[in-house]
Amino acid sequence: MMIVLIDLVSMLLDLTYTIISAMVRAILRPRLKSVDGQLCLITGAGGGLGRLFALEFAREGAELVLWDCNTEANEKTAERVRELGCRAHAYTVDLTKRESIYQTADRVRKELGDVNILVNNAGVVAGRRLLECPDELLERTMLVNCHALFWMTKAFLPQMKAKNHGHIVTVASTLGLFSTACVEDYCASKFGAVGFHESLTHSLLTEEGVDGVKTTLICPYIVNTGMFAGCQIREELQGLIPPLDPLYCVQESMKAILADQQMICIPRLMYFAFVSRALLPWEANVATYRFMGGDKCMYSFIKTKQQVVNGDVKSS
Ligand SMILES: NC(=O)C1=CN([C@@H]2O[C@H](COP(=O)(O)OP(=O)(O)OC[C@H]3O[C@@H](n4cnc5c(N)ncnc54)[C@H](OP(=O)(O)O)[C@@H]3O)[C@@H](O)[C@H]2O)C=CC1
Ligand SMILES: CC1=C(/C=C/C(C)=C/C=C/C(C)=C/C=O)C(C)(C)CCC1
Repeated sequence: MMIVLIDLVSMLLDLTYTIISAMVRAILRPRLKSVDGQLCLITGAGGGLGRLFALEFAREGAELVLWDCNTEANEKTAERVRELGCRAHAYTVDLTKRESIYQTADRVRKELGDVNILVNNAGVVAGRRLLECPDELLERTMLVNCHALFWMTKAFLPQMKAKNHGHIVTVASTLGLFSTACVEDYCASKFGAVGFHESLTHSLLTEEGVDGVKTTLICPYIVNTGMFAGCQIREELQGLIPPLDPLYCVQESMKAILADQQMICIPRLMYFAFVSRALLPWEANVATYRFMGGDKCMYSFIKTKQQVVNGDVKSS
């Protein structure tokens, strides 16, 4: 009984300390670690956030390993990194295929050595209503956004653990914390990614001798990369919560990664949506979604995507 009481007091002290230090970190700028000379692998590096992550890590002095299924776009990213005076190595890989991941990981290890920072960034979305969507497209979302996290981690975590040094970044989404209509595949995969990140983080915390392996979960709101072109909330509120500039999103993410922060929602306002989903009754959330246009925000995205498929517009 005495031991339980001592553990309880110690837990309460820990709780108070962690809350206060989180508040202090939110106000003061935390110390950022150096990634100079570190080998950093980014998936989905051929475009959008992946390319910007590559350029930001290059600015921090990292050596880049760039993975994408689009060889040409990936080479372009490598060129941009080299222009900054950093080393970059582009690999063409299909993240829907487990063997493609394992084979390319073997090549990276043989050709370049151990990866220190892994940024699981690549992501896809079907962009169709569930009942009208081909099964393969739904499966692809799960394979790229969720299953690939298993294979990537199995391929690169062992060397990080052996050295007690490394960082695994999961680019999930606010749609891994709360959901909306017409993106069932995406929400399932991103809720999966969030669960994966949390469980992995717990595993590392409960294991001895791996406190040097860090994890960060990144949950952005809509980002202007084209992936969710057309997605919008109620017009009058768009000024209050505008889609994110991709560079801003990546720079905020970099701050969190370099501070070894466990999780970040971008913008911070999204923490409210996350907390209210957990605290309020379902119907209360539905009412706020309706007011803010969060319930039908994907309608125009799906329409835009359909037009792209039909060739009515030039780019998504
Ligand atoms: N854009 C947004 O609004 C938001 C995005 N996110 C997440 O951020 C991450 C990056 O998104 P964003 O930059 O916008 O997306 P983009 O579509 O711009 O870039 C994703 C990259 O991943 C590549 N990719 C797709 N499938 C595969 C595959 N099977 N194997 C290898 N590479 C692949 C794409 O290649 P290709 O173009 O040839 O398909 C592309 O280069 C994703 O995880 C996304 O879910 C999170 C919140 C909001
Ligand atoms: C649902 C919902 C909202 C809208 C969220 C949107 C539009 C999210 C889009 C996210 C994307 C595109 C993520 C990609 O990974 C509000 C207005 C915040 C209010 C709370 C409920």
